[in-house]
Amino acid sequence: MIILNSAQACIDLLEKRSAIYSDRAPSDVMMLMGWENDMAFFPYGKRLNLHRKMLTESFNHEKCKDYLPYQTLEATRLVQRLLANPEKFDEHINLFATAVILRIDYGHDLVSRDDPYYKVVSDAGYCSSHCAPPGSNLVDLLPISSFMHFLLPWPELKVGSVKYLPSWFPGTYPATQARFFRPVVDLMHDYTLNEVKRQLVSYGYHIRTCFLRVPGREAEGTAKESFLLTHLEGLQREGKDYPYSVEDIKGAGGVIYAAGADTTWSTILIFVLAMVLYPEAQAEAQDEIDRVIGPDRLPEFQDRTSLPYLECLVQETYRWNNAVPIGVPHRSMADDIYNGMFIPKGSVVVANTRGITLDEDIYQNPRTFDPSRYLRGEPYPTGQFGFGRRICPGRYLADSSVWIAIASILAEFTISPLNGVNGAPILPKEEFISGITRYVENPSKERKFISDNNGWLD
Ligand code: HEM
Repeated sequence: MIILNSAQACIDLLEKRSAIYSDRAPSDVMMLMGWENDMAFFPYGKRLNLHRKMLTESFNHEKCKDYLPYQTLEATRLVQRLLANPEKFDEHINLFATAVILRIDYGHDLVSRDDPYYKVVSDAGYCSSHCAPPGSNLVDLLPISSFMHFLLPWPELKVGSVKYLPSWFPGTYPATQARFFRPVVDLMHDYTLNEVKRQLVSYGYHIRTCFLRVPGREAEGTAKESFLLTHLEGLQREGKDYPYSVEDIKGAGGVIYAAGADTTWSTILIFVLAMVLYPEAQAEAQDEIDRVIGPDRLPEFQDRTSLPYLECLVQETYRWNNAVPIGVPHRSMADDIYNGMFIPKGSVVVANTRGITLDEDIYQNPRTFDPSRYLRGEPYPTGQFGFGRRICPGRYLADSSVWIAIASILAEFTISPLNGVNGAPILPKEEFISGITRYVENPSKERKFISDNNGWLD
């Protein structure tokens, strides 16, 4: 495992030599859980390129301009919810991040957490983020042959992985947990697809042959423009000539939610934490918004370039505590030498984004949240969306969701700590629950999944 601790090393290897640093380590755990069509875990190759093309077509800089009205609408709803119940800020921000994705991905207008759509997708998101970390748990790391080779007489067990061992065997828990989560993840993929299919004007020949019909649910002709609709119509129109199969479409729809909702939610929560701990930065951004926009309306995207301090505050949110602190590890595809160091083929290569954004050679007092650092000439952070050929394809959408949420909250509210019994403010600690995405929620609480109720799709 190679850990890259400088932005320069990440650029030199993951970008300039991306032809040999764009693979991923396989994750049996994620495959068992039902993410086998999720491009984030694809090895480098044709299928990855196909899926990246599909996402780039829908989430490039130009295309993302079409989504700005949805993001503005959801930001307004976020402000209204915060006004009604400020103490539930965590839930409201989660609903904002999820609603933006569901609208663009599936054409679904999410107005409440009671919506079954919300429960179905957030259950699957919970599973992917509360499992053993992909690529670094025993099931993913240990080929069975490495330690059972001499113990087991059955040749077929000499290859493969710990996932084939019984659940009582030490180290196999991640595989057992993944199997337990599988129906939840499958439900998300099937439910969302069937909902869009139901809303189509008519099922074409190919659609009818490719999908399970949902008994009792007829096509309604109410489908709204969305990622899924675009591709289902493409498939309906072109049949076998369409470059993407149903499995591709289902998988890509799922990854947009899985990779896009919680990361955005987590980033906005990090902003909330920063505002509680650094009230001066908050006040300065609010002054700027009041000066430039005034009190009569919420910020809009065309205001972005007129709000330089707010821009610095958003960039500082990405830097101070990035939501995906070590990115998603890449894997090297050939032997290589970097600065005299040998990197063997098959190495797991981690971009230590957290370390890079705290680099004292680049950032003065890096642990302090200080948006003005960029006005003094320190560089905007790099790496929060990854590097090279695996860079986050949703980064333009993510960045505008984060910006509009932060701008709208700051225009309407002041975020401050609660006061304790003695009147002194209770300052939260800068603590996170680690996963691919960092969380501020308690992961140990019991969760009841919607897929436990078999009746949903009926
Ligand atoms: C603030 C929000 C977000 C953050 C911080 C974030 C961050 C990241 C990072 C660090 C990676 C790994 C890149 C690498 O391997 O070098 C990644 C991958 C990915 N992201 Fe995002 N992301 C965000 C939002 C989104 C959104 C909104 C979408 C979808 C529209 C998305 C889709 C993906 C996908 C599909 C991958 C896998 C790419 C691949 O394996 O080739 N992300 N993201």
